[in-house]
Amino acid sequence: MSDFNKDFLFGVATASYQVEGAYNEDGRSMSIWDTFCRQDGKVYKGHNGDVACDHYHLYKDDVKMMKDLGIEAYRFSIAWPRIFPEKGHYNPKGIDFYKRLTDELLKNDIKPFVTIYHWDLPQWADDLGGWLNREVVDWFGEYVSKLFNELGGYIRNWITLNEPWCSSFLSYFIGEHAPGHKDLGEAVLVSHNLLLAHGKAVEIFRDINSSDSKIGITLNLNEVFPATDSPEDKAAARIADGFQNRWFLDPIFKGEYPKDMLELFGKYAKTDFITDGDLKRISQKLDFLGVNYYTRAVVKKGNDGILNAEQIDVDNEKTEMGWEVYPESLYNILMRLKNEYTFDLPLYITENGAAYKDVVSDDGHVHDEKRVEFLKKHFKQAKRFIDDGGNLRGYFVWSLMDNFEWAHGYSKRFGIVYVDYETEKRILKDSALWYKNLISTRTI
Ligand SMILES: OC[C@@H]1[C@@H](O)[C@H](O)[C@@H](O)c2nc(CNc3ccccc3)cn21
Repeated sequence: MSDFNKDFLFGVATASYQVEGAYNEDGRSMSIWDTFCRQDGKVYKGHNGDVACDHYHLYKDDVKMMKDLGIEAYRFSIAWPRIFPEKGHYNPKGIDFYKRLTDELLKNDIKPFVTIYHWDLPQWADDLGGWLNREVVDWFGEYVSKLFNELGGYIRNWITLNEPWCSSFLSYFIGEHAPGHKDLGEAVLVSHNLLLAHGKAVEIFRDINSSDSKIGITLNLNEVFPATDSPEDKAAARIADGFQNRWFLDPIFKGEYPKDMLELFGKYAKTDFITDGDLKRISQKLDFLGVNYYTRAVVKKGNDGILNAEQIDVDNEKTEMGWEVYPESLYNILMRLKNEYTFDLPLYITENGAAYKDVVSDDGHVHDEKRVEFLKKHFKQAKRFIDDGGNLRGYFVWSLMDNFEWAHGYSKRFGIVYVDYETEKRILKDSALWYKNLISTRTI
């Protein structure tokens, strides 16, 4: 048994499109996810975020719930389409919601951690090319400047982007997320423009915010294992690691794209969009790195003609997402970051959690023992990293409450709080009570 120190932050995380609802209220315009949900076959049963968890109206109750659980920090994202519903048109009513939410959090001694972009690009931007159009960097700059000026006095911790890998490769190559393109060349260009926008935000932040405010980025990272010791599988694992991890870690922390991936992508995609000064902008010093960890990847030599790395199914415990439960990789990823990229830079686990088939029992409770075990095992690995000298500052459980799970709609439940979508009633799951006890004892 060992304790998390008094400064370690126990948090929970959500994202605007997944919880807020009020999709057309107080001036909010459409995002690419509002559009995507309305396209046949893109999202489970045509679910959408029109109402979601109605966090927009129920936020005070949700903050009270966090307070009662002893939650110390709340990671949420801001919906760009509320702030700039049209190009160049600022909507003060949009900011007002986040001022109300932030005020409620601070009144309850809960630290706000804000994700500036968690995938809900305004549709007007996408109509102008979106992340494919390098001008998006300027649109993003206008957006972040307004946030820092309006909220910078209350919000001290900022995350520029949530998972640029998802906003680029999952959304423009694999096609599972909005806007659902399937073009590797587009995805590579998008990944670069996302990182440029990240760098622009850091530059603006350094100009506007005081030093006691901190800025970082959140990356979803996997530990990649070869299916066998064969040279082919080892090569596949290296490429998969480049595709998932190094393509973002290297430019941000080393100021250059990984050469093997540039060469591979260069065969299928234009890579002449990198201009002088881009990598300097992308690799500015950060105050922290956010890590989203869910599972590892085991890959074998594949024949898809591009990456030639195919994830295999392993015979091990899995969550409802089909993701293997593999807590050890959380430790390994954090140690790799410490040794190869971030050194003593503060790290936060900005997401970790699991989806399970949660049901309300006859006793009115949700006995999600699998999620309790999942979280216990992963918190132990986090503590192991700290005990081994890792500079881990906090841990945000994904998620505070069940919510809109992107292409899976409402069919997957990640919350430590159950949401009855018919009534919007919240029910603390056993995992919420377990988390409350962990926070009060600080002992895992
Ligand atoms: O899927 C659970 C969460 C999701 O709800 C969050 O919005 C997002 O930040 C998030 N990222 C991951 C890990 N990356 C990922 C990989 C494949 C598909 C979707 C997400 C999981 N999650």
